Amino acid sequence: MTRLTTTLAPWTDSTLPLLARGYAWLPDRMRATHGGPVRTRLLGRPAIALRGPAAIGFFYDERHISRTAALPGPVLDTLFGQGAVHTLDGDAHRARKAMFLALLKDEAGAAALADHVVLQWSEALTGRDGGRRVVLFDETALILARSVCAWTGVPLSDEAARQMAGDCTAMVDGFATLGVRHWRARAARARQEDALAALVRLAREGEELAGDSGTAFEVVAWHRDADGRLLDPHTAAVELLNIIRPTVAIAWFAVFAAHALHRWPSHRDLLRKDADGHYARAFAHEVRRFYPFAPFVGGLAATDLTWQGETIAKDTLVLLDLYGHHHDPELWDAPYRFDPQRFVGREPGADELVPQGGGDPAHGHRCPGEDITVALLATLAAELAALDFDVPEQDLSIPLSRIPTRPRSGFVLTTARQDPRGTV
Ligand code: HEM
Repeated sequence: MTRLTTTLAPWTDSTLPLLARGYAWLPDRMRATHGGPVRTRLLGRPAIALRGPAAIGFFYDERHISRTAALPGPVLDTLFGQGAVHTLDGDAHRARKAMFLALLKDEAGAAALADHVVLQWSEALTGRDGGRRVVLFDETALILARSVCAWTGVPLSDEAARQMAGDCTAMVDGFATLGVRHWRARAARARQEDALAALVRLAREGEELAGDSGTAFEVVAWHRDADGRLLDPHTAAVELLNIIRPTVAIAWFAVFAAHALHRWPSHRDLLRKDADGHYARAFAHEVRRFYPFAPFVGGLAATDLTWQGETIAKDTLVLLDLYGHHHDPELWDAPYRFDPQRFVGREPGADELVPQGGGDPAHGHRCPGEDITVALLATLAAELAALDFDVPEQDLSIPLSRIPTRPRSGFVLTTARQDPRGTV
């Protein structure tokens, strides 16, 4: 198919259409160019959006794209934090990223975190009387906040765990809007950064905190950057939140998993019979493919570039379309069919499934938390399939105009009442 490129007049800025149309904005523009690059402006800056496996290779070549100064302040002040690993390039990025990879790309560590989640899930849901009305999104965010803070070695009272869960979801919920949600996200980030920076200072002064030695908290608190210096306590807090906040954000995928089980209940039996966990993993991959979460990633052209004959001037904002990639009929058979079978018996290729970025996490900005995400999502999907619950009447629509989106109701369920004879 011939690829076309749209060129917009410089005064045509797509920021408002993006805010208004959300996930649909870029795929619609891509459709008009038959998947070819889309030229536009965002926040007044010239931008080009790319899609597909070749574009992933191009985008994740660090000679092409730089991240320093690429992310707008409102996104840093809510989602990632100022000075975060997301904003670094070259040696500074490699040194910081190595810390995340050592902590997060560890099978035993991911399994230990999943054990925390199973324990918290059973205390919150399976180990309680039936007949409870639960908003799954809120409950899962709390389960994940308690689990990841225990795993990271951040001591939290029950009240502080609730605050952490609410603040982490607020940070994610408010990064792509200018309204009330945005200001709530800023306040949430400021509160948690201050609290964690204070903990880092205490640890450096020799205070004994609750965690064992070797925890993620200890590693981040004592991490030395490429310049050989400890992170200032505030940046250490930002990076601790870059472990805690996205782990809590797996609650978005958990409600999508519940949505899929409700809409296509046959997967429930397959998960219940899944002794080796292979189907749960395939199911987790398909949830990450099918449902919308990160719409795209972006960086700045590090120099004048050429992409498939298109010139891209230095400092142009280059976007890589993630959501559109997963629904592109040239890349997926029946992309709008929810079908975990796509991933049964195989792991997806590195640049095939990219909800958390593409390329090699060791050399680029791909998410280092992908193994943890898949492990926790598979665990939560299996727990959900095993739980007996009813789904009362509610609004389960998922508005594509909202970033990030989720079923509007947060997925309300009522746990089944236990039969006095012990059967359900
Ligand atoms: C909830 C599911 C998650 C989604 C949808 C997600 C998505 C992403 C995306 C799209 C990126 C940016 C990739 C790029 O810029 O090229 C990213 C980066 C990152 N993610 Fe995740 N992520 C998730 C879970 C996690 C978890 C569980 C952790 C940690 C425990 C984590 C830690 C990070 C970090 C530290 C980065 C920055 C990497 C870098 O700049 O080199 N994420 N994630």
